[in-house]
Amino acid sequence: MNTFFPTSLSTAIFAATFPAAALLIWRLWMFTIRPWIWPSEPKTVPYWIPFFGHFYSFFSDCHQLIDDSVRYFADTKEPFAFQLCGVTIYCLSNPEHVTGILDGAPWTHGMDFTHFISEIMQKFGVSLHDVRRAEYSPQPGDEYYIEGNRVNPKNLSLIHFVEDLYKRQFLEPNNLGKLSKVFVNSIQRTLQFEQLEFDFCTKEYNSGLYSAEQPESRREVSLYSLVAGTMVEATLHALFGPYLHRVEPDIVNQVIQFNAHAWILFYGLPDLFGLAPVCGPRDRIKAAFRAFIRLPEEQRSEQCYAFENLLKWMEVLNMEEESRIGLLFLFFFASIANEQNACYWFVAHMIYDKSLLEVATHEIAPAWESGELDVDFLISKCPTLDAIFNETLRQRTNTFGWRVVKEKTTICGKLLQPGVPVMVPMRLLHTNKEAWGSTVDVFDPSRFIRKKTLARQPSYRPFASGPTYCPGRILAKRETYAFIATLLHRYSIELLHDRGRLDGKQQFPLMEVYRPPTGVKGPLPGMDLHVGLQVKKE
Ligand code: HEM
Repeated sequence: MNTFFPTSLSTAIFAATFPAAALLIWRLWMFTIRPWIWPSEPKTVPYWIPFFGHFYSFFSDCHQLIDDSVRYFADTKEPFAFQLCGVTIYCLSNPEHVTGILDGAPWTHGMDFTHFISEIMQKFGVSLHDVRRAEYSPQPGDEYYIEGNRVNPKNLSLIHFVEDLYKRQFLEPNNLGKLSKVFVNSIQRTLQFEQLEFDFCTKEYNSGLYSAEQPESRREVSLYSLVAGTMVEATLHALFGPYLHRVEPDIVNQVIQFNAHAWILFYGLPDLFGLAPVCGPRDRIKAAFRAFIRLPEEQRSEQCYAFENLLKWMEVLNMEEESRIGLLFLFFFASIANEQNACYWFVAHMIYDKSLLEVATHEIAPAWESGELDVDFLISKCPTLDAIFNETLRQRTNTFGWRVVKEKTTICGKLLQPGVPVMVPMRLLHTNKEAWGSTVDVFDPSRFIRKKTLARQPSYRPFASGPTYCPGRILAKRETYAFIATLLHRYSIELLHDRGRLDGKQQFPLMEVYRPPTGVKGPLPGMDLHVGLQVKKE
């Protein structure tokens, strides 16, 4: 028989076209026919590589993926779906739905946060066995149901006990007051002129410049290193006392490094046999925690109220040591995941805009009248600081909330299936033009002064709300305001001249937005503000 192509060539063409044809048929089925047959399923954003799905685009620029997807579906405001290595994830696209889920609105049918916490616990090192126990609420008659229980009086499951502890530690005035005092003292110690000789803020940060030749009362510093170093140091002192520094002198730097790479752990990427950049700092921090929890209780007398009780209860539950370390780590991580970077942007905006700096300097002056810093004055009588803080959080909290669908839930005609994770992009709220107007992209604190109700409107949820309303919100404000008040009281601050730019003014740093967030992000690597600090005369 005469054949047009030799057999080997036709086999090769078949081998090449078959996969391409199969791929086209699969795409046609997945993204055209299937949505047509089952219109109530959230539509999946089309992708080309089965199983891997949106893996690459999610981990290389997650916000762009969301923006592109919203545009692709013509901004219908319906929830849609991504595919990440075989896992389906729903994503919200309507600001009203984001607010509803954060507020715990009835139509969300209690989207589950606990399930998400259980997964994160494992990623931080809690064994599956202990996670299961942590989810269980002890019943009368159970081994761990203790009448007159002084550590866990409500006999809550460990997960709910921790949530309750957060509230008792960060919201009850007595516990909050003690913690805040240690925190503010630490900030004041670190920001003494002599301390600024420490490497932490005067060495290179992300290839930034640093001039070592300083006159007597002047320092040139990397603003990021100054803020992050001071805030992490203060958090460590307030929560653990002085103990971690004794076993790990580089603990502050390790925490900053961990925070920068925590997304690898958080999103469950492979640790590449310990070579992923999150592994080194994670292991050193865990080693310090291990030494901490092995100390006899009387030698941990300066630890915070929450850790004292958490460690006691985990002891009663007879949890494995690595699980105890993991849970302590997770508690600690919640306290630093947003704070240092939020404070950085707050300070950076102020230093960059001389007029803001002047007003703020003037506004905080009465807080020093007695000679001691009056933090209560700062947080209750400084409307300009409030406006800058609110606007900073509006622009910088572009993190994701995570929930898991508990029971069948319909949103905008789309039926969400139980057990599927839901991504809640908070950026949708804070960049919503309908709520913020045409100047949504401009940093303009005065909008919060012109319209006082803005901070209470549904499109503003920097600390979430409802069941997961951030218990650290008051502390965060106290810490951030205490930092700026101490800095401005002690130093005259100027932006260093940038010889590489025509106008000599440094470029305002861009935010690192490419990797998926675990909290407020810092500046893009290689970007920062470099500032001169001149000690003020008494
Ligand atoms: C400006 C800084 C901060 C911001 C923007 C912030 C934001 C948030 C947000 C949005 C959530 C809720 C997440 C969700 O619903 O999915 C949250 C939860 C939480 N935050 Fe903050 N936070 C900040 C500072 C702090 C501080 C200083 C602490 C502790 C010292 C803290 C402790 C926590 C804890 C423990 C939770 C979990 C609450 C729970 O499990 O229900 N936060 N935070």
